[in-house]
Amino acid sequence: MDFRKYHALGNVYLVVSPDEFPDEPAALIIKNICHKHYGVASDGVLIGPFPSNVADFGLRIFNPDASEAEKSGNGLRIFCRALWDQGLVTDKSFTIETKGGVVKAKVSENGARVDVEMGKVSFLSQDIPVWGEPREVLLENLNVMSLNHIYSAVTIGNPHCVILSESPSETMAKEFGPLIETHPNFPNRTNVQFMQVLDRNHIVIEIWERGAGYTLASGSSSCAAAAVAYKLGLCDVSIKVMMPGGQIDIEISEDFCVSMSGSVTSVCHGRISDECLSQLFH
Ligand SMILES: N[C@@H](CCC[C@H](N)C(=O)O)C(=O)O
Repeated sequence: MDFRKYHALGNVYLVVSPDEFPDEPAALIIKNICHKHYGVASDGVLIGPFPSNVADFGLRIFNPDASEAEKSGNGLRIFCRALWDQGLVTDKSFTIETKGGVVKAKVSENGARVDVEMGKVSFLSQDIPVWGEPREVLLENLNVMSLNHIYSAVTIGNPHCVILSESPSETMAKEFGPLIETHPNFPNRTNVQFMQVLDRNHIVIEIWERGAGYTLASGSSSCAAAAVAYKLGLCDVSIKVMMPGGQIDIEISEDFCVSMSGSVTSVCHGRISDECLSQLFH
């Protein structure tokens, strides 16, 4: 199986052609490909481009646990870069269909920078989803391991739980992330961000991704955290999101449409052996 490997601020994805998957992608294959020790090491697999009736290209996004994500910000930016590298797009805008909606994208700086209009966020419990009566999920209590967290939930196509924190850390994300990801409040599980607001234009986040675990950066997490900071009146419309892997620039419109911009780096091209794809180590 041929692949292209990229990272967006340390958030790693492999891009694979749909031709490599004549059938529905098997969970074993996705898990093997992504595995840090037994595979190529990746935070997810991007399968595309597919033909689309509503956009220029279609994309499917898989997490390392083989669950399918509706959307991924860095996944989309990396997919755009792969389209650029294959000569399938130029520096003009184009559209991509995901399970979480259609986005508009643009590649610049000879492939090194990619901007994506990710769409409109919703804070409504029934859209995200979050259990309970229909409401905007803002500043609610979440008790995990006898600690109370104040969280707001949001979807930008995929679900996010943003927790206000005075000093977000990797330890915090790794300790509470898995418990919040699978908390009964979130029927489809959730991505988790611990967010510190530095000033009206800067936030810091630490991330625990649904189906992937701790990651150095996340595009949809950046959009979600920035949207919550803006919604709560803590930030203005232009927000720089700082993560362990680097920075993503977010712009929010009055009606809560979110755009992001950041770097993408090509790592390598390669071929995964059939032996690796079929091994049973889980
Ligand atoms: N790294 C991504 C998010 C990938 C999907 C996520 N794990 C999910 O299941 O929703 C990003 O950059 O947005």
